[in-house]
Amino acid sequence: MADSKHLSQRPNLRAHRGRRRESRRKSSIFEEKTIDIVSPGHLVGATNHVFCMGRRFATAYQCLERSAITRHWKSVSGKRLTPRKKGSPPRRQGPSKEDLTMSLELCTDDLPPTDSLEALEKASKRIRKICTFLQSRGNVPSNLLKRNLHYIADVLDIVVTDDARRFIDEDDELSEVEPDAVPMEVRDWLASTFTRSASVTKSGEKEKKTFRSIVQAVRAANLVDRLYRRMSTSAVTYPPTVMKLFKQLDDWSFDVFALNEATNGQALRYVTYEIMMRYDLLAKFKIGVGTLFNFLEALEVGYSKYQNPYHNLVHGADVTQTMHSILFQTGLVQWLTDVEIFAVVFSAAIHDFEHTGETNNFHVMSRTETALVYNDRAVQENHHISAAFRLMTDDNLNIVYNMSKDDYKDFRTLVIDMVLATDMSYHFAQVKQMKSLLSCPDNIDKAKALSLVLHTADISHPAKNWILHEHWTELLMEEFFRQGDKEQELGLPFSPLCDRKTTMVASSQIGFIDFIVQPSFEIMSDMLDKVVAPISPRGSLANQSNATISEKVEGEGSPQNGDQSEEPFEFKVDRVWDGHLTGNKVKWKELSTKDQAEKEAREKAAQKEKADSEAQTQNTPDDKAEDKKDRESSPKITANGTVSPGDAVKPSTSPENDEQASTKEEAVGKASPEHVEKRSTEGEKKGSIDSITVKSVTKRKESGV
Ligand SMILES: Nc1ncnc2c1ncn2[C@@H]1O[C@@H]2COP(=O)(O)O[C@H]2[C@H]1O
Ligand SMILES: [Zn+2]
Repeated sequence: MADSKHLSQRPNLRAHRGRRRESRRKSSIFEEKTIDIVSPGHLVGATNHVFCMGRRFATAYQCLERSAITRHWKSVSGKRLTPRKKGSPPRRQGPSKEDLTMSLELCTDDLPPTDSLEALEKASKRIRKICTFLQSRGNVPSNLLKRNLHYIADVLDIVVTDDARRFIDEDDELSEVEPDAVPMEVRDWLASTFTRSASVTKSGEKEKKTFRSIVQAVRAANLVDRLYRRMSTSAVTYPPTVMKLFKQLDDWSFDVFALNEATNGQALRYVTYEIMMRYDLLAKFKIGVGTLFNFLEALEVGYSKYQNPYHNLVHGADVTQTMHSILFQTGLVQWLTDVEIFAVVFSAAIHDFEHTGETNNFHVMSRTETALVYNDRAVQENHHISAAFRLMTDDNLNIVYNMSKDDYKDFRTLVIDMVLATDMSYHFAQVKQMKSLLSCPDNIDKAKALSLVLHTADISHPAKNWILHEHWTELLMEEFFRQGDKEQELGLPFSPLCDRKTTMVASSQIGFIDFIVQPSFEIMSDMLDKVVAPISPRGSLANQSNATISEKVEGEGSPQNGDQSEEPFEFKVDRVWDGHLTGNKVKWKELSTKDQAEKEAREKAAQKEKADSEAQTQNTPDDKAEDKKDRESSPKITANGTVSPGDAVKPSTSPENDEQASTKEEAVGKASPEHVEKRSTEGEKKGSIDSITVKSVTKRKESGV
């Protein structure tokens, strides 16, 4: 009677179950949808999904129990599948390799306490592992299974008992959920999952919990998510200096060097974590805080592997923050799905992972292992991507563990596209391609658009304020010069900008801005105008974000009234970068003029010295030999003010080189762009990352940046 009443309340149950069976056939337990609970509508979908996962788990568990029972029955009844012949030796009972792996992976000895932050994550991973073994072997030993399930149940129990009661009657957005809109199975799943765990509470509480209404059940589901978020949010407390700096995290000229100082050299993990939190990516993709921290730490280790002055974790942090600034300030973020936002942040963070401090061309010319692996194409970029994804093959670093199969596929494709496009050799092709895409802007390819944004962010420091730009240039030049030193050692020709003795830094920067950076920003800005305009509610974006987005309305239509008027309006993102590009170019021009004048003066002096010494040689041949000996044995002051031990260590071939010659160590340690040397304090040692950083930070502080 009770049953029939129950069934009568669920007229569509059969049909629904049929659909469920169908969907179960289509997807495996690993093809879960991401739970994104931001609105009642989302919630319904999310709880549905959670329910499906729970049902599948329950079914798997039942199968497993059946198999465990069968084995148990066989062992007590003494039945064997193939009975051993009398007198034959006992069979070898040693565990197989797979058994050992399973015992290790499902070992319950070192599990985190059930009420800890890691426990929830661990529990979900254990469920998946059990399912994997069930799929591959068809069973899991009952003792292992029991221990794991008890642990999982304890964890879930804490979630329910500690928080559900406190939150269950709260008035929140869930009170608006239409009970009819929630599938019946949600209640079944929540009841079966959470109430089963209640029977193993530490307090021995035997009471069976039931959910009084669908809304309550849904609330409890939401609670898990909220709890997850709450735990995530509370996992990190920033030092006050970091908090202060993060107030400017959205700004175009954010001082990433200051952040790196404030975080003791951990700018990348702080920036990435904070940005991911702001976009709510941890909750949306069920990323455990512990796993994310492990991943970010490993990322920083990789960025520090070669001790590069420029391609290090600060650059990674800089590009990540710059991407966020563009996304957020222009409104581009509204064009993107959650998976795309995650892919953008991830790509920026990993885009130079394990950079060796050399160019792709150097890898090709010196025939490195990486060039061999990637057949000379986008050598470093391929490595950055591959090595970063490889990190995630370790469960403890796998931040995409809970992503659905489809999301993961989209995520990975986009990351690969974006990071490969940071190879500078694609620059012109990329700009050209975007120009042609913009001629029919209705269908701008997202991957191409986002790749262009990442590429532009990667070369964006000339479009930041002068202090930041000058410091980045100094670091990059030092890295280039170190490559030049290696090229010299290997007998290879110098790559452009890599010869520390002849490179004209200021003029090279003018060229870089004119031909590479400015065109990139121009085409990116045009693209942003086209992409953001249609998704921008007229005028509202401009009002929202401190007027960083400007929207000019032509004609008489009001932008605020949201009417359907046909008035043409022109949307423009605020090109904050333009002013810096122009200003920085002016600075480089001034420095270039000075450099040129100084170079001419040096050449004149060298010519005069040469003429004088020739005249002297003609007069006294014996003096000449004496003079040469003196020169070889005594230290010299080089043109840039540093001390060189002289030709005895490194022979020179020309009078000009003669003036600047130094050992490799000295060159690495002291030489740097001429204009930079002149502005540095006398006797200051350059070359180490620390000394460069300290100097520049001081300079930035003096300038109030
Ligand atoms: N100021 C600059 N001058 C010359 N080349 C630069 C400058 N800034 C960035 N680059 C190059 O642009 C490249 C962009 O990708 P990477 O960060 O891998 O490496 C960067 C440098 O090789
Ligand atoms: Zn880069």
